Amino acid sequence: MNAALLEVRDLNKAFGNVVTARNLSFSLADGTLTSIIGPNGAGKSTLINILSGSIPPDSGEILFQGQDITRYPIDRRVRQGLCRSFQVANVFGHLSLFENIAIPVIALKQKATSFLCSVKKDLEVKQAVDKILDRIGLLDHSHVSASALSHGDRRLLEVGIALAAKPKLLFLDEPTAGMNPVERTRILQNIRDLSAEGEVTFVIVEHDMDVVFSLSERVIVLYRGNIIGDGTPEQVKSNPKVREVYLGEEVA
Ligand SMILES: Nc1ncnc2c1ncn2[C@@H]1O[C@H](COP(=O)(O)OP(=O)(O)OP(=O)(O)O)[C@@H](O)[C@H]1O
Repeated sequence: MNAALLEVRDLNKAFGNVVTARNLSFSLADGTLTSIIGPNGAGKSTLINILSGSIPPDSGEILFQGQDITRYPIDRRVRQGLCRSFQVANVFGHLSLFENIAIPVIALKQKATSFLCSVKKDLEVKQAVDKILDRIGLLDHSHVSASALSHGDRRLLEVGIALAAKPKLLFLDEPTAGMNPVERTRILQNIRDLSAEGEVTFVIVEHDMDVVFSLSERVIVLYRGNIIGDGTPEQVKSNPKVREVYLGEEVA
């Protein structure tokens, strides 16, 4: 068993009468590609929002690499290595791919005051940006405007932007949403390759069961703020409670 990267203890969150997390406790192992699934309204987004720092829990603790980060703001979590890539595109369409990735790379290097025109002279930045573009398979498109990208490549660029922050743990919200089959196959292979490199641990929130079961080493199933299934894809598929309340006929 790999070391725990993230540990969640007795997490609770409710919006009025709607309970989205009820005494949730689990840990995420370093290097294990995990998916969080559940029917609409199960509490997946709320959980990711709490873990990445955009909303506070009502109670409970979050430990990242053994450190209590429960009250850390988003930017401090990002600096610690806990990041998320948004479902809604956060790409600057009028900038090139190189520039889109250079911005967070420079920010991380605390050279945010540099002008973009001088960035390309900065060998260190260029190497870092090129490495990320290569990892997401878009190095050949370095100087293409982000607005010219296909939907699938745009999602890959978002992953690249997230990678620029050098995350240790990266949440991806529906990485294949709106993609055609070719784009989908490509981004899934990319995530597999990045995960196999071992630098980043991925946690994916996904509705598409084909994606979940083909990609994940571990699947956590949420239902009304409770974990009703947790294990390998095979274990989750054969879990009677999961079949009953969530997967139903889809798996049968
Ligand atoms: N800010 C909020 N205020 C009030 N209720 C909220 C808020 N955010 C979420 N909820 C409610 O909490 C419940 C869980 O929502 P959440 O978005 O976490 O579920 P989800 O599993 O991500 O659903 P989906 O798969 O549809 O995205 C829902 O009933 C939702 O309406």
